[in-house]
Amino acid sequence: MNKRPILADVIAVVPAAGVGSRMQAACPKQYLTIGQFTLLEHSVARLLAHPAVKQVIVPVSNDDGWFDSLPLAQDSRILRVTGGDTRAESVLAGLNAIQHSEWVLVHDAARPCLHPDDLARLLAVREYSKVGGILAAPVRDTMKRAEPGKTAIARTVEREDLWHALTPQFFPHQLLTACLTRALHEGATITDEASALEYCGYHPVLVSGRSDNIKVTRPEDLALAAFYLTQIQLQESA
Ligand SMILES: Nc1ccn([C@@H]2O[C@H](COP(=O)(O)OP(=O)(O)OP(=O)(O)O)[C@@H](O)[C@H]2O)c(=O)n1
Ligand SMILES: C[C@](O)(CO)[C@H](O)COP(=O)(O)O
Repeated sequence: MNKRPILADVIAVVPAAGVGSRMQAACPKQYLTIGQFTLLEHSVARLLAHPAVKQVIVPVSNDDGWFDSLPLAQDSRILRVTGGDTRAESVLAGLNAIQHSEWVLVHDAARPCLHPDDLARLLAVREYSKVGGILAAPVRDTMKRAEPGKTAIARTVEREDLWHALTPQFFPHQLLTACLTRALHEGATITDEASALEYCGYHPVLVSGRSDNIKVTRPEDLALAAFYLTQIQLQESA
């Protein structure tokens, strides 16, 4: 009988060095709370709930005044590093702090509603892909391209095969580090980890994920994230 391979441990990078300007809050949005915990704590806890995730690297801004007051700052599994001016630079700072991990997860601190089933299906990518993949949700609305710089419709974008990229995103550590380093060095526009691999000619796997895995970005998102997270936690405790 073929025994399932024992899958090696995974290290996660949770970029949390942003200012959350679109949130218009008194603090960076990753430190806004749902219940008793910050978005960052929720997002990290969702990852550490999986037995394969052994450590979480958290890039925060150099002048971050919130992280050290959180209980997770005392957790031996969590390592704070200094992030960069862009999300990609913060992720690269996290990757460079990883000593030994064949595969790495990258997950936004602002996505607290990650479902365990989605995480498990994403982690399974390494059983059939050497490139890695991302959680993504198929587009459900009609998509419009605006006239450049105007709020007027230029055309409808074909939504067949169009997906929303989510996080976590899951890649071989060395491959992601090399692609991100090259893309940044060559001035490519990188808004998620997959775009660095695409820039280098790779085609990461799309793993269909839940649409309630939202990124808290604008003020109205926080209440929605609180609702979704409560639903997931009720389901887990049932
Ligand atoms: N220089 C940066 C910018 C963003 N992030 C992180 O990347 C994630 C997704 O980015 P986004 O939602 O754009 O967060 P902000 O950049 O903080 O938001 P805004 O664009 O509204 O300022 C967040 O967890 C954010 O903290 C980061 O680590 N380093
Ligand atoms: C990584 C990401 O969440 C995938 O959709 C998204 O690209 C982050 O974009 P942001 O502008 O940095 O929030």
